[in-house]
Amino acid sequence: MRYSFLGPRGTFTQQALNRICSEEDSIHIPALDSPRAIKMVRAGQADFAVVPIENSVEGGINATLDTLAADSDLLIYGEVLVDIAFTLAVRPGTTLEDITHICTHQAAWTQCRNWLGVHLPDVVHLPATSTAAGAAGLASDGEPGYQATLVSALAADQYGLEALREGVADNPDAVTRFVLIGRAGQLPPRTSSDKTTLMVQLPSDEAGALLNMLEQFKAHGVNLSRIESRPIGDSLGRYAFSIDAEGHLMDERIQSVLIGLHRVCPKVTFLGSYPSAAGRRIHPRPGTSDDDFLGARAWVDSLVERSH
Ligand SMILES: O=C(O)C(=O)Cc1ccccc1
Repeated sequence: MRYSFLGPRGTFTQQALNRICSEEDSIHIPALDSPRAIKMVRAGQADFAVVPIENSVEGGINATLDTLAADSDLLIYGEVLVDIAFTLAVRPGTTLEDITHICTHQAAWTQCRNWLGVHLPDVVHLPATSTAAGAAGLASDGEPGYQATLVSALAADQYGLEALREGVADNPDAVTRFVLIGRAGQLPPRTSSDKTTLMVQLPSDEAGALLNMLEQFKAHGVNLSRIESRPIGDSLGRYAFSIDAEGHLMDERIQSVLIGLHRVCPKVTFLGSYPSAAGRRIHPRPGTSDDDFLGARAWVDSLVERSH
């Protein structure tokens, strides 16, 4: 199998991919950014893509959410959680006093802002397409215009850099969620701990439209683990919601939610049902198990039958 990922080699994304399958058993294809990794799947150049979708510090990653939602020909097949801590990596011999510019991914910069404010208050950020891209620049010959990067400990080692400081992170519990994306096909079988990802558009000119949408989840006992608004992009004030709901498409309560959303929202895009990485078992609220829904449907059917 061919897996595209946010490259180059040594990104946190490749760490997530390694947890799905190693480079010995599969082909890892680095892409310049997440949208390009996803597009390689659409174009048939890769079977799956692994990209970051959410981090615990800043929330959803827009480039991934928007590329994924642009078409319903792709689905999420799985997720991986990676604990994130950074190494301040330099060319051997560089000291903290030598550092005026750091080149790294925006998410790394954001997650180390307080630490940098204390230890390198005047340092300037040069944005990179990924953490490892910053490391690759330092490892190459020539003058990259920066003296340090913030990368994983593994990448610092892989690129032959010196670890000036390790375990750099404002929040020691920071986690990033990565998703495995493939062309639409058979869903992973349901477990007792699944997630369903949706993109839902709201009608723009209706009082209570957001409440109507959320009501569908409440009425059917479905908990949400993430909800984020994304501008649709065609005019100001038009929004879609990117949502992770607890449950699988094969759960009766999720199907009922989808029926409800389809009735009250102009566009609903299904982006996959897959096992949750946290693995917490979902306990349906009373009255929302499969048996409850099937029993209720059988009762209504019997009333209809009797009235013929
Ligand atoms: O740049 C990387 O290594 C990535 O995989 C993206 C990223 C950057 C910072 C924290 C988590 C993921």
